[in-house]
Amino acid sequence: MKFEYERQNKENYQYIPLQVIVDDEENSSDDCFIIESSDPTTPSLSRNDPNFHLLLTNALPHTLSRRTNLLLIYENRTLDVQIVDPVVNLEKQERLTISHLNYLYSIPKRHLYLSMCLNIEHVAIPEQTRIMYKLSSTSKTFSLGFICEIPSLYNYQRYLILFDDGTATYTTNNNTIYACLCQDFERNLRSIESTMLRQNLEKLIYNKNSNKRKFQLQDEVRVKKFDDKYHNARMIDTDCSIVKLKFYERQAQTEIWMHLDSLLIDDAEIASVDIASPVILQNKRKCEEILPISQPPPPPLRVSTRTSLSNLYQSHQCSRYCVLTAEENFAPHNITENPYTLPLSCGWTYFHIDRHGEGQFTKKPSTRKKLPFSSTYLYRSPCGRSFLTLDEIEEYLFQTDSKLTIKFFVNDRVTRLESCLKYNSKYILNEDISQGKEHVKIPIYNENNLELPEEFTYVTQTPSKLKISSDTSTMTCCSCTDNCRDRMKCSCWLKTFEQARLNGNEQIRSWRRRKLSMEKMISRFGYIHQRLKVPVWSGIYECNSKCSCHAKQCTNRLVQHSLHQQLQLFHTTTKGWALRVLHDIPHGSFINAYVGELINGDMAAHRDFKYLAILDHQSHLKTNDNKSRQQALKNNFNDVLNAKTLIPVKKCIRLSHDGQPSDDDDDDDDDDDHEEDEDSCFIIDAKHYGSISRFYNHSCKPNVEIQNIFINSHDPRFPVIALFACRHIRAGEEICWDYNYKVGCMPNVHIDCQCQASNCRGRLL
Ligand SMILES: C[S@@+](CC[C@H](N)C(=O)[O-])C[C@H]1O[C@@H](n2cnc3c(N)ncnc32)[C@H](O)[C@@H]1O
Repeated sequence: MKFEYERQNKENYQYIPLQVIVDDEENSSDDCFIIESSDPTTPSLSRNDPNFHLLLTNALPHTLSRRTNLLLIYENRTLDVQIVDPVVNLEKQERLTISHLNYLYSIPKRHLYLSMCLNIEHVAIPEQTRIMYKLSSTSKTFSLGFICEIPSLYNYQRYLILFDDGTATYTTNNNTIYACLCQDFERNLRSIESTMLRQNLEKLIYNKNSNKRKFQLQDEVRVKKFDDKYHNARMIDTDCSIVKLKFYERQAQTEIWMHLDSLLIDDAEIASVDIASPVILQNKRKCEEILPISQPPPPPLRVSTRTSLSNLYQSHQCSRYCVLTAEENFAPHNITENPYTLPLSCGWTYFHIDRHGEGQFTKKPSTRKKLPFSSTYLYRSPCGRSFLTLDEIEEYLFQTDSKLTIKFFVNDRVTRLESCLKYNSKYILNEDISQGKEHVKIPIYNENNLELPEEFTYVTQTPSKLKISSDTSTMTCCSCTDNCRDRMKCSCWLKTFEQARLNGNEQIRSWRRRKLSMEKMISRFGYIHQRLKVPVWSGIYECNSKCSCHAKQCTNRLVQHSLHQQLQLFHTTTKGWALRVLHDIPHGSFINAYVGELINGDMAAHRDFKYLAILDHQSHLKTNDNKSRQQALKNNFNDVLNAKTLIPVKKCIRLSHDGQPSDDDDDDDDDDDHEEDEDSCFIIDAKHYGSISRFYNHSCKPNVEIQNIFINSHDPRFPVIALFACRHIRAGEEICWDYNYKVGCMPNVHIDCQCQASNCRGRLL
């Protein structure tokens, strides 16, 4: 069924007819959608639309056809009724004739509600709208109230509803708001019997931006509720404009949410906090000791000694004092938890919204019981500022000189911020295979037998005995002071971009066809918020030891920092040792680099092929661009492109016909003291010296991908082989890359692939 809506704006917006479809067929979704606008210039209504607040619509139909389903509120019940006569101008009609169980009634329209709840993703509801609110669409109980706040940054994009009984809530479910047919605010207000409740609503809705009381949690207050008398209550939580009160003296210890400025809360009892003076800080003395005398006093941090839940934001200029206390115990060199929950240990809270728009702020990682699906996160800083995007958080981290970096923040819809998976401790044979060399512990888990992995020396840097003269004249370094956030000014960002452009990067080519400015292109290229979703085959040039930017906080330094993901080495029955992650990893996250001994092709001929990875950045460049690389992969031109793979390569390593090292070479690879020439091919061998990356197995459907990175050497022969998550990785998944072995290249070696992927190619070698 279709009918016309009118969009109305109280100030200067014109009436614009909109076509609205109300789907009132049985069993169909009971949403109300605006499907098109008759005015082609009218932007579409979306919560993400920056003009959203300008586009508030009166969510009411202008006309109603015969037999339209409505809800009648009668003695605290809702009854399904139907309109008997069509309504031509709803605004002018005070009473409607409706039928219920074959009887006809004439009912004032303020008792009638649309039977379809408003889809708040599509219909913007103005303040003062009279609504009925249900906790869920199937719920029988409902409350009547008014919209008091519309979605904004301040309230995390939620509606605030004030109920007739003096309580309040922020919307947590987008399917449960039903609009009343009467939207005359004064008239709806008059229908509330209690003078106190009426005045309360009037004050809160008309003066919603005035007062905003300040208080501390745990304050005792007196509240008028349940009858006309005052009852003692304690403030136990806050959420933007509302507070949670616990009536601790009542038997049921009832808890309710009310507006901060509610007239029902006795003002005199509230311990007010002076905005100018900061709330008492944890470790206040310590904090003051560090502040230089000339500095202004710190802004009011929200960390209170009385409670950690104090979270009302007071406007201030953010500086390092906003995070100073909260980050006091942050130790990036000793990560013992899911790294994506580190912001929580540094005073941040996050609001986790599921696909229904439900959620709540939390200071702890969630437990494994709830599996949030299709959800996203809103973050709130230690000083109470709220953030919707990683861009904003990155800016904040810079402003506050935070120890945290943007890689620890997540804003996708799939990553679960949960504590690490726990495996049966009786099978943990060793707490940390890296023996303290990584910033995280990597336990060894074996439930098949008591065997440990074969011995090797754990290293985090690539050792080499080779004599290599590397050309440092082409090294770039920057002099940025803004954590290299302005990429147009950072020579290292520019080098990554220029190299990619010169090598015909497909992404850049398509942007150029679309005439994107250089600034836009570079801002969307390579690392975005310290994640890499689209590999750059020509290599990424990170800032290096010669750059003057901040070694820890620079946004163009990622691979040079150590492992921060929590991994476990575990024993499999089919593939030997393998690695799995203990928490979700967002797409594009850096995991670690393939580290091992740097050897040349001749030396590799004598080594076990299992742990060899070839450095062949130059041959990548020869393929010129992504497209031709893809094409080449398709055509299986592996002798050129087995690049970045864990493979014995024909060009570099001389193998005998059975795949074993050839006999006609000198055995002693270590005695090779000639200087390597520019065309030499180099390989990383992780058999004797290596890091945890030596245990990554192969999968035909990998979850990590390789990216060549240049840090302290720009010599194309020596990239760092970095592994990045090429999709979202779920907690407990094994980490695998695609070895890209060319089956048959070692005639007498036959290994069946055990990856069990749906697209498994069958053989590894
Ligand atoms: C770099 S090592 C990986 C770690 C190895 N699993 C271990 O226990 O040390 C590569 C070797 O692991 C085994 N491997 C890796 N992925 C495999 C797969 N999908 N199927 C069968 N074997 C695999 C093969 O023996 C391969 O030569």
